[in-house]
Amino acid sequence: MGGRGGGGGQKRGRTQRRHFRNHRDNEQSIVAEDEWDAFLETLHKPLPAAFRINSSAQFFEDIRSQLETDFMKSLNAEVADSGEADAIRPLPWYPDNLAWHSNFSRMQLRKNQTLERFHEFLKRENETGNITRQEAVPPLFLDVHPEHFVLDMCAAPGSKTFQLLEMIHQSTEFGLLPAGMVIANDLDVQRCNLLIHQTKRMCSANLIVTNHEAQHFPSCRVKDLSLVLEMGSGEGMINELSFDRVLCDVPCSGDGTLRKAPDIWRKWNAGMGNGVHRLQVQIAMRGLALLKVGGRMVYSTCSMNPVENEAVVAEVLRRSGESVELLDVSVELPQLIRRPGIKKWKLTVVRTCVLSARTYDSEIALDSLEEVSPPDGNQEKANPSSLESAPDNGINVDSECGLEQLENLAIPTEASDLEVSDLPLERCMRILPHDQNTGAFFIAVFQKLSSAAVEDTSHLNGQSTERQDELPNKFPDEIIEDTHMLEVNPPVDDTNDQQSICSEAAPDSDLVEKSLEEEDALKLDSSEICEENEADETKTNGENENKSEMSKGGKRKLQIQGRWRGVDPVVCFKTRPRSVASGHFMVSVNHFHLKERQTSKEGTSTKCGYRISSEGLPLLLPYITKQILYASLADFKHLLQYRTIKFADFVDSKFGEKASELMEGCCVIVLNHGARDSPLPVDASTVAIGCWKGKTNVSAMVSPTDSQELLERLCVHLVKKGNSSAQENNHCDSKADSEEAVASS
Ligand SMILES: C[S@@+](CC[C@H](N)C(=O)[O-])C[C@H]1O[C@@H](n2cnc3c(N)ncnc32)[C@H](O)[C@@H]1O
Repeated sequence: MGGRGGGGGQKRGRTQRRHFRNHRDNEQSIVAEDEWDAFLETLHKPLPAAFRINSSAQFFEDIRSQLETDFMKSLNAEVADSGEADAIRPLPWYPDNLAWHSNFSRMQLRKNQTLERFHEFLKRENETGNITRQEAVPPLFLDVHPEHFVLDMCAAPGSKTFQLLEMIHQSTEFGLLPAGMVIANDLDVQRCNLLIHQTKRMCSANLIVTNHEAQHFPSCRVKDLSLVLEMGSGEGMINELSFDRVLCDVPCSGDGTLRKAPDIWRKWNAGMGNGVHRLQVQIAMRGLALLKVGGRMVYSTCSMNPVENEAVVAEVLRRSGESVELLDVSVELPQLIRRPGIKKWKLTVVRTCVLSARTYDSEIALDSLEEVSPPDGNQEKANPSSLESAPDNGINVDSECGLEQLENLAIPTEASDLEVSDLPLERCMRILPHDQNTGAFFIAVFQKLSSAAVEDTSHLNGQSTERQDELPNKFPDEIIEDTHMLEVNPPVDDTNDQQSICSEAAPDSDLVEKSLEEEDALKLDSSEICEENEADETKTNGENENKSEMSKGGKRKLQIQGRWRGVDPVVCFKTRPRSVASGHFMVSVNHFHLKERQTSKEGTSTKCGYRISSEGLPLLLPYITKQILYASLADFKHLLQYRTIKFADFVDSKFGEKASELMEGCCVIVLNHGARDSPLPVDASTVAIGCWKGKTNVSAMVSPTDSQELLERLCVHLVKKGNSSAQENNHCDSKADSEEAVASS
């Protein structure tokens, strides 16, 4: 597995061994000598699929029980003869059976027909936001509560942001927003759009997406609402916002994702870790500066390289003195097999070669190059990477020097002095692939004890202004060149642009006042922003295509921090029920997340000119008193099945009549299980959809996938509840019809 045949495969074998020479080194102890074969063997196996149930989804318990009872039995029976371990099983270390591991790779799921039903289930639930096809450990160590303000510093494509949002939304009363919120930031504007697309499935109003360099993430100021309430004064205090929790899931060299992205075998080298070390330290330091005293910060990478892990943690501890503690979290998630952080490592000195791809073969003798594959080689030619397939390490390793242009090759030549630390680095956690059949990653958990000595580097403009004497003395110039190669910093003029926004690390009263004045003037309407971002999303797809086209030509540029297409640069948003998110944020806000309503095309000619979006409905439902009807299960099912129903065709003729009497435009249809006539109390179990009342009919404003998902959920739910009325059985019996209807719609 993981290998491609022929001579290329042989050479690649050598390549891999050379690349991982550091990891094998006993002194470095990443993997002991006697484990090396098992470690490498696992690294070459495709990563089994893992997925997580969204615990704030309406039907999450039904989904979990469908997995526990239905799929676990049927799939395990499927593999019984093959001698395989369990086909699917809950991950023992993840709370409440909410994360699952499947022994089928994504490829197998796609190709094996007997697994089709399971694959369809995963696809649909993923699309509707009920499951996410990735489990992530770092957010679990953040101990997030619903009232927390959380900063996700390097957030795209957003799998961990999604998890953080779930935590924020845990146990929130129906119809109310949690008091906390997540600010998800990423440097790359296209990846920000991907993040927005991913997290949209969560339907959260408590997310702001920003587009900054994390190491220069601006200070934000908020009105302290509690003081406004206590003192009864109209004006609250304007405080600098600090975060209860910070996640630094930093860009890294990504050798921990080899099982998911085997292409990295060809691209990875130890020099890449050296190149990002400095940025990783800067991001972590800025994270700590923005963290509240008493707050927690998790630093994580998907790399095994100590230079990106323990060396960063050591540097952060050194710079922070007594104001920060590296936490011992060995009692948390006890079933997660982890290894202690290492305390000594060797730094690989990297010689950077720059040579033309065309002269590659003639310039360099093959035996000295066994660790790099030829840029113009046949079987190992780089595929144009896309955002979808790129590993989530935040660095696109082949995008900088196009293959037609120059190739930078960092060639490990010798190991420099051993770096030994007496800091409590054993408290860091290393997760290795062969311990529990996962990818590899690294986690360190910090707690801020005081604000005294946390050195804030946000005023430094990246490496160009950083004082060389602040750099770890083990990084020679050649290594620093690698940073250029990866180009993680934005172009200079963009940086300047950002500086005008970000330079407010020191209070800037002009800016505060401006934001206050502009609050009313802006009259921010979330729908407007959302429309804009919808356009962005469409564009993202197009851009992705362009992107891969461009990368074919080797001309693609990386990591562009975009000019702002949202609200620029000051965004004020108003108090919402029970939301403390009413401050004045002076950051580039990419997306004000929840689309509660949209203007409709028909809007101008109808009285009820907006339509409620599926995402916004749960939030607005408790407050809707007009344009709302209660349908029997039969009629609700028909609406989902056929999408548009004439008034006269409803099974319940009274319902048809009432529907015809609604105002033309947006309305809401609530499922009335007991077929009662009176309005139902609205709670978390209420099932409702946004509809459109036309001249002669009612149409469901729900996507075909969501319709099918809802029918499926209702069916499973009713069966589970043992509800076997003829009418409801009829609903389940006709599921096949509905799938047909949905497929043809
Ligand atoms: C490891 S990935 C993050 C994965 C993400 N946390 C998730 O779970 O989906 C690192 C991210 O850092 C972003 N990045 C790189 N340099 C950055 C910087 N200076 N500031 C902020 N983000 C940066 C990359 O665009 C990439 O999306």
